[in-house]
Amino acid sequence: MCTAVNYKTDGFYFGRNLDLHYSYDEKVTITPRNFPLKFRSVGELKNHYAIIGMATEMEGYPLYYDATNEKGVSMAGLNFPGNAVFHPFEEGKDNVSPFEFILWILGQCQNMAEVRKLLSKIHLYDEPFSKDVPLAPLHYMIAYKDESLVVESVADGLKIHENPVGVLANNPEFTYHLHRLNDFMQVTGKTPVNLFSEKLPLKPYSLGMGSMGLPGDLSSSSRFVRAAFVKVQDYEPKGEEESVSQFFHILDAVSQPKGCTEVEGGHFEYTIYSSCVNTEKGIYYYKTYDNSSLTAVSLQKENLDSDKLLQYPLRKKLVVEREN
Ligand SMILES: C[C@H](CCC(=O)NCCS(=O)(=O)O)[C@H]1CC[C@H]2[C@@H]3[C@H](O)C[C@@H]4C[C@H](O)CC[C@]4(C)[C@H]3C[C@H](O)[C@]12C
Repeated sequence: MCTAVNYKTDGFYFGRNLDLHYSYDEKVTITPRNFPLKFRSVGELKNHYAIIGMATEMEGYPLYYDATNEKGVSMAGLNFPGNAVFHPFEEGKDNVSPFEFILWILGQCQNMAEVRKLLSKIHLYDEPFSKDVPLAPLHYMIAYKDESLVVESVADGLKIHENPVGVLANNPEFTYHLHRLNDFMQVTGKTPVNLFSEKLPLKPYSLGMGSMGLPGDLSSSSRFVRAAFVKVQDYEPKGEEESVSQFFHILDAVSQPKGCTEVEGGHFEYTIYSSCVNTEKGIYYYKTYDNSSLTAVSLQKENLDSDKLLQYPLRKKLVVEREN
């Protein structure tokens, strides 16, 4: 499972939890402007916007899981098995494979109007990276400033949904998650009041009782509701440190401890990494399952006109600041 979030404070932040039971040796990866991006059917972008995000590199190609470009447009792919359908090549469309999708959008778009324009011509087609690296059954969240979209390629075509919540999880389809919020309208961060009867001496015996009923489980639909709930509370972080800190607390509310979600035969899905990007400054913050200290990589500190991929291996080892 995974959860992605976009979050507006006095800045605009985007990130995700990546929940899986194995790793593809992903690294924080910078694709500079002159790294040639070759696409299977839509040609080549010799120069493009620079991109920072989490990716695994295969045969010299950056396969992004989530990323942000130098203009702040951000995107993440989340598992959508059984629902994602990628169709055969279609003449007259921009045929883009799912593994190219993040690069195609972030390489060329500097705002949501440009994203929408590209999306209107796109056809996510069924071209795998290779025989050994099959298509990933994903759906996608794309965000820029106040706007957020979800893109789902399903049996009857490409669906583009407005995402006023700024959250995406896994199955089922996005419209189900949105509708499910109806069930939790009463959940609040405030102290509840007794609406039963004045004759009943009801009173909250603990803080947090307004959020009774908020689903606490790790299912995709419950993570969607929980992330949406934590996001919209009456707290407005100010500045970089408060915003980044709060962002990770939103992700922590839906993260997966080892042992709680069995995949198969004693293997458990867990939150491999959590990320938060300051999309305006191009700073990619992350923490990993074992290392909850934050590490940051800054796009703007690199030579963005280069033609070489840059990769930063994840700092996975727990760092403890010992006081004595
Ligand atoms: C599995 C990952 C999403 C995590 C997630 O949603 N987990 C929930 C699992 S579930 O719902 O509970 O089953 C996705 C996100 C990005 C994906 C990767 C990226 O798309 C890049 C390439 C794409 C290639 O086609 C496949 C390998 C791959 C390297 C993908 C492997 C895998 O599908 C990743 C890592």
